[in-house]
Amino acid sequence: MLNILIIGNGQCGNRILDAINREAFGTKGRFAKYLSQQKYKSNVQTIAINTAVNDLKEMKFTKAKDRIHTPHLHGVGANRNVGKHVFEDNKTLIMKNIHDRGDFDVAFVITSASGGTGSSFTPMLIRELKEKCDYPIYALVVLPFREEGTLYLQNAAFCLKDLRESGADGIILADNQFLKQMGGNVESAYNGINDMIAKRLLFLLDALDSEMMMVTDLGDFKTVMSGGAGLATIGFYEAEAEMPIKSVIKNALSPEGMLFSTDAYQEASRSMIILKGDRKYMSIDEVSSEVEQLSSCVGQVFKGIIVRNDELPQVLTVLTLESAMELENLYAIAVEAINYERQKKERVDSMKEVDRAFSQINGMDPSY
Ligand SMILES: Nc1nc2c(ncn2[C@@H]2O[C@H](COP(=O)(O)OP(=O)(O)OP(=O)(O)O)[C@@H](O)[C@H]2O)c(=O)[nH]1
Repeated sequence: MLNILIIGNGQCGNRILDAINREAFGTKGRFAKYLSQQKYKSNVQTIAINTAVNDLKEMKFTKAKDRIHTPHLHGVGANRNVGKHVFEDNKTLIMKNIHDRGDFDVAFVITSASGGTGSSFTPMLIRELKEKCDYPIYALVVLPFREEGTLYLQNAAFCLKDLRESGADGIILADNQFLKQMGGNVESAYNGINDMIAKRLLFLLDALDSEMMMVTDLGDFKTVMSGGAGLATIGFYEAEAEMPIKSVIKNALSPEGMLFSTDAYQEASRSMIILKGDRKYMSIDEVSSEVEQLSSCVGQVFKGIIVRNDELPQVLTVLTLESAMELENLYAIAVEAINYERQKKERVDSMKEVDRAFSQINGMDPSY
């Protein structure tokens, strides 16, 4: 049995963590977390961390003991410098909470790249953990809608850079911009995206701790994640009716199945394909030909099969990326955003002239 730690930082991280706990506890109302057993086979511990107490209170499926408040007004207002100070001030409290839970085999830290709290806490937390613990730690990072503004874009660019330098064993990308194809209003888009991420992560945990017909384990996952440029994404497809397994695999590898826009056959460096469902769907010829096609483009492909009687087939793919065109696009607009913010600051600084204008009436009173 694996010991797994999942941390959600900031509002986005908290909400995705709550979606994971909802899936894991089942959806039998808001008291489910007190009444029912988690669905995990592994020993999974979850922790939500936030500067904003309201974000923590909003969580419905995460136990109170699993929520850490590091007080700072109602969040740090997308200011990563403030976030870094708050983390430093609360580091001992956070690390003690994690340490008291014992040792782990693997950890995932979930955050948005673009807010203030999660995006500044996550790289610092991972750096701290890597200094003290020897288990692999993966960041699951949500990129912003591109129209959310210059501060979010510049935060995303610096957060990803900090994460790469933090010692994280890999960064799994999910992209709000790409996933907004789900449609609906912002709230339902967030919920839809959070559910997608939660479902994929739970499938992965299930696969890493399962008795499989064909095995992929934590060692294989680590090898996949150590390939490429340290970036990864996850694809998934669930058949709604009987369909050939080759089509399910193709869909899980298609851009529509991914959490981040990528062409698996062009940009992936290593991959893991996990199939789940009734034995009757797992045609070895079809599976082999799909895996062969992918491995001829990307090199190593690990495959695993979990047999679940009477279940329609589902496929999860983990891809590490060698290149990421969409990330280059994001950095191009982030550079524009950083320049824009710098020029605005310079303009505001030069507005000190306005102060000079006001200072002309210092010490004077109006006469009527
Ligand atoms: N997918 C998804 N994205 C979210 C959600 N909530 C916020 N975001 C995105 O997260 C980014 C903002 O980061 P937050 O997580 O809200 O910020 P924070 O870490 O709490 O930091 P501060 O609020 O600045 O203290 C924006 O790009 C939002 O679109 C959510 O529930 N799901």
